[in-house]
Amino acid sequence: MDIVFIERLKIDTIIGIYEWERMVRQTVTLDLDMAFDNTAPAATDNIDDALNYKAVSKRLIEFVEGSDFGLVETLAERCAQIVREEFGVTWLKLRLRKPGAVRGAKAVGVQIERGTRPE
Ligand SMILES: Nc1nc2c(c(=O)[nH]1)N=C([C@H](O)[C@@H](O)CO)CN2
Repeated sequence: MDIVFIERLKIDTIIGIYEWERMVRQTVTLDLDMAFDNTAPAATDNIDDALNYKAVSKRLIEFVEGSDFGLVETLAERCAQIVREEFGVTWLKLRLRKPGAVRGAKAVGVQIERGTRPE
């Protein structure tokens, strides 16, 4: 199985369950592993045959910047849904980090896997 990945995509958004968190933007980061058969783009050298990681990143930045969820679980699920539905990704692993949310921890967050992992 081939993977196209995005590492530590930093985005500022409204996220959190506490009152103060509804009033300030906080940084989250996204790591994505997306299953994609890279044999076609490798043969043609054509971006149209590839899973364009820049296009995925831009779409997620647009979505997350405009969102205001309470839970990181909800935000992660919605991001995974966008990547699967709009970019035809059959399997992905997504880790959403919320750095600085818990004193003493470098980051907290969630990791989800969605879809059927190819062989
Ligand atoms: N499983 C979760 N636990 C917590 C979340 C969350 O989104 N998922 N959020 C918070 C607060 O918003 C926290 O990030 C503020 O410090 C607490 N626990």
